[in-house]
Amino acid sequence: MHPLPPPTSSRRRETQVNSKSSHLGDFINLSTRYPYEHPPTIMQAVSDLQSDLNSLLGHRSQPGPLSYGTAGFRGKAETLHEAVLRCGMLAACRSHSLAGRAVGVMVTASHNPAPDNGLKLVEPDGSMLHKDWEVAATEFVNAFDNPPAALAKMVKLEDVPRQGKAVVLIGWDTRKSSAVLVDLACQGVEVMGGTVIKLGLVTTPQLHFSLRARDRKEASALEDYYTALRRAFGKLVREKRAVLPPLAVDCANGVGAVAIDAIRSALPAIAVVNRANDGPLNKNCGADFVQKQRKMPEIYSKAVPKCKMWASLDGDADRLVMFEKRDGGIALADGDRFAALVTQFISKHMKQGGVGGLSLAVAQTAYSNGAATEFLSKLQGVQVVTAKTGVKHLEKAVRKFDIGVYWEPNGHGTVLFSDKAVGELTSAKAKLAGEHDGSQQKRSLSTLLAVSALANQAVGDGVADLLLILAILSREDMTTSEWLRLYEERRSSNVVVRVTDKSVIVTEDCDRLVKEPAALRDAIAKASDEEGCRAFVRPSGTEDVVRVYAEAPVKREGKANEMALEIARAVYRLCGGVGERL
Ligand SMILES: CC(=O)N[C@H]1[C@@H](OP(=O)(O)O)O[C@H](CO)[C@@H](O)[C@@H]1O
Ligand SMILES: [Mg+2]
Repeated sequence: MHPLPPPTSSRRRETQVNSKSSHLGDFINLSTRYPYEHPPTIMQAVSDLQSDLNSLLGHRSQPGPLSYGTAGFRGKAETLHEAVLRCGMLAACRSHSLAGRAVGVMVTASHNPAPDNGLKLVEPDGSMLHKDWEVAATEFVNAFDNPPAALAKMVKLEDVPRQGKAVVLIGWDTRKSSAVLVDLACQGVEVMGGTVIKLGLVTTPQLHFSLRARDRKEASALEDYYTALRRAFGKLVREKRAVLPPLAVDCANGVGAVAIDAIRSALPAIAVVNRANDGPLNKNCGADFVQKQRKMPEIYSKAVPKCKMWASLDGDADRLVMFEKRDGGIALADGDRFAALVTQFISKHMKQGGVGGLSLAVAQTAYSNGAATEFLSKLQGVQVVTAKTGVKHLEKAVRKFDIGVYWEPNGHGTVLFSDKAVGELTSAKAKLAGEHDGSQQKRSLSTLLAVSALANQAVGDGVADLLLILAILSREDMTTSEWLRLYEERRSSNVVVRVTDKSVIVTEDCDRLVKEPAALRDAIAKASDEEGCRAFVRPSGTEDVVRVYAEAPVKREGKANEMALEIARAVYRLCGGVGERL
């Protein structure tokens, strides 16, 4: 469905924005009429502009209430126009409220199909949008009765400084619908007196990295991102350069190929397939497909590399999984395996580096395989914590520790080093300045510092993670097959069910238990009542589906599938299933 045309009143205004490229050329730019050079306060501005906001907002169709979900607003691209315009406004308000520190807007729907799109807001330090603003954003994008009142309520959240000059960094992935949405987001920013900096076509982690680097005055250009990765990778593998096996990277027909190309000089034996124009975004390929289906991705590129070792990114390159091609299928190294390898490596070097006093934690979600949890729990000095699904929750869970590893099984994760940890590692290394570089303690400290420079410190990053994993495998002289033998995964099954209203399902205990409806909770308990088995259900935060997960011991072949099917049927029956009866 197309957006409604702008109201006639606004067409007559003289202060029009932009130009030829924007189909919204008819819209007014309130900031031109209302100079924000010295705004009284944003609150005051909003109330002065009441009637203009009335004519700007609420005129594009939105099929139903949107929720901020696991990773921002998502939906069919054409249904998001009003929300994206408002998010641009919100991003500017957030930046105003932080005295002009830059806020980020990423236009992407990650692993979702090409017709979808979405928008995610990022804090100046590269972390996910503050919880209160997430709630405010949700209220604002869904307020159709009196949008200016909702905007006023939102800006009241903080004592917005008088002189704050808002700055918003905008990035987008390869979706065709991005151009229109980016225009709308820019309109929203400018309406609120903010300045837009277009980062352009970027991976989601590049936007997070750029914000953090800008906020810490460490870097300003995207090239700095690539330089940081190449340099840190070089330091890590210089220690012991085992020959890296040839590798093929499936980029899900998305933006990741651009980033992989830029770091190719560090990885000579690499073939890149499924580039942006090779085929439909994320269709039968990419990290999500490979992890959920446990199948080789479809290769749309002309030449299919004959490698044993593969990696798949998702559409916006914040997720990565790796796999070995084997007869009749693949052996998958998912996010759990990344967490196991990385945590083991870090804990070893913390011990050897004499910095065991720093705390080390690893966060997982309910989807993490029980065998991985068991493996991690046995590592000395490592605390294993569970968080709700979604990077925003995992990040929060590990920020409490000096060094925090988090990964979702679907390949989204990183290692976060607190400023305290980096400070201690640096000063411990400085104390050893007199010792020769070959000392194990000094080498371990350098290794940890290189890991902190390679792993994206703002958010999980598929490209940085690829380099990190390859460096660790090379340093440990480990093949992918050996890595895959660190533990034997329990059998698991993922099923999705469509229902009329997924919000009837309320979960607790980090998604591991259904609170409501009670009948569904009982059905799950009954289906999974066997030693070593577990199952849970939660409404997806990115798609209009309910997800069912079931896990069973290796020896109980078929049990995970059986449980998942039984529970999916219960969801269908008890929560208003739609489509073909299960
Ligand atoms: C089971 C699963 O893989 N869920 C994914 C998916 O969220 P859902 O809320 O489950 O749709 O997308 C999120 C964003 O990419 C990711 O953080 C999360 O892990
Ligand atoms: Mg993604």
